[in-house]
Amino acid sequence: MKKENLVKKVLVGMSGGVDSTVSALLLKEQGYDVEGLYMKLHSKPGYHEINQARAQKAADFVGIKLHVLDLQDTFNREVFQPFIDTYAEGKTPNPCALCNRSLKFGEMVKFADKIGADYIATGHYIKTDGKYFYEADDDTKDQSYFLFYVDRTILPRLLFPLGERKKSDIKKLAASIEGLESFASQGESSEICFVDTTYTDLLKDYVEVDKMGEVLDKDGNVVGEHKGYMHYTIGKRKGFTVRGAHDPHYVLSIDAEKNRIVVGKKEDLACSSVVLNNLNLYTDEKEFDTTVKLRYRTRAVPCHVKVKENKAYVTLKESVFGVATGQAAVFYDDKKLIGGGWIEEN
Ligand SMILES: Nc1ncnc2c1ncn2[C@@H]1O[C@H](COP(=O)(O)OP(=O)(O)OP(=O)(O)O)[C@@H](O)[C@H]1O
Repeated sequence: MKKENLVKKVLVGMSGGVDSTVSALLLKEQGYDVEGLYMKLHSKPGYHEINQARAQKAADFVGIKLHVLDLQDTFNREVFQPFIDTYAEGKTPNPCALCNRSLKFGEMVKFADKIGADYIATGHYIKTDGKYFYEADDDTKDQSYFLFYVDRTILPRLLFPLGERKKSDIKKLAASIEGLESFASQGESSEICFVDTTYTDLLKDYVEVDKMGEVLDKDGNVVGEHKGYMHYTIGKRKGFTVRGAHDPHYVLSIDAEKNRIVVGKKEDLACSSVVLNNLNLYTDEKEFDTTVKLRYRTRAVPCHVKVKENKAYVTLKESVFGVATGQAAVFYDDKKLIGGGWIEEN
């Protein structure tokens, strides 16, 4: 019997953080032929110098080769520009889901093919059986919501060494290994990797954010002023004036063209149905009952789904407050992720 094909090759995405470092180490210990990849994604000044060096240090420690790919143009086209455009349209973007599809589980897969890697691994907290994704065991770290848009054909090639582990244990493990202590103590990466402070600070370099406009009530009466529509997301209740208001008011809708926001009471935010576009489903069923998360870190609510021509018509069985167009709607059958789409209207 031939022996040379028995050891499987894994390409692991290495960001220089503790999660991907420990992932590479675990895969190596499991006997895989491991190589690492550092991707230059966004163009935040000074970022890659620090993180590429950390990834190299991690690769050296684990004893694996580290490849480096400059994907800044692709990232800019597929993730960053849509992020700016979506805010400019008065919607709320989800850049991580786009990055996961195009870059981390898109470009990275192409690179894995180039070097003949059987599998692709990352330090994401999520699980897969090759057919579906499942929520991670550490529900405080679960990242499945952001992976709903990953192409189903590559699931059989994905490995997530941390899916059944707790973040706190990963840090403890790194802290206990001589040479990896510094990975355990370095700061957590921010929620959106290319945003340093606030998203509006970043947007200001590309579009006119601070442009005062009118606040309207549901009947179209002008009742106050706002700082510029891009400052707001559906459901936000601060940062605008409403004359004579005693109760809190919430943003109900955003009109980018007229630079207006419409505000109302909490009950006016209640949403009972959504339409999704650009679906990515891991099931072939066209009509089903399931649960849906309409933003990250919220409870999934029961719903009925009808799929027609790459759109999903979702009837919510409980009202959800503060549903933003542009965000991801992700379907879960208990812990199993069965796909999702982008909120077009509600
Ligand atoms: N620039 C990059 N190059 C290669 N892989 C990356 C890069 N950024 C992230 N990844 C991969 O995606 C995974 C999840 O990325 P995320 O940005 O959520 O980081 P994280 O949870 O802080 O993980 P880490 O501690 O490894 O940075 C990482 O663990 C890593 O495997």
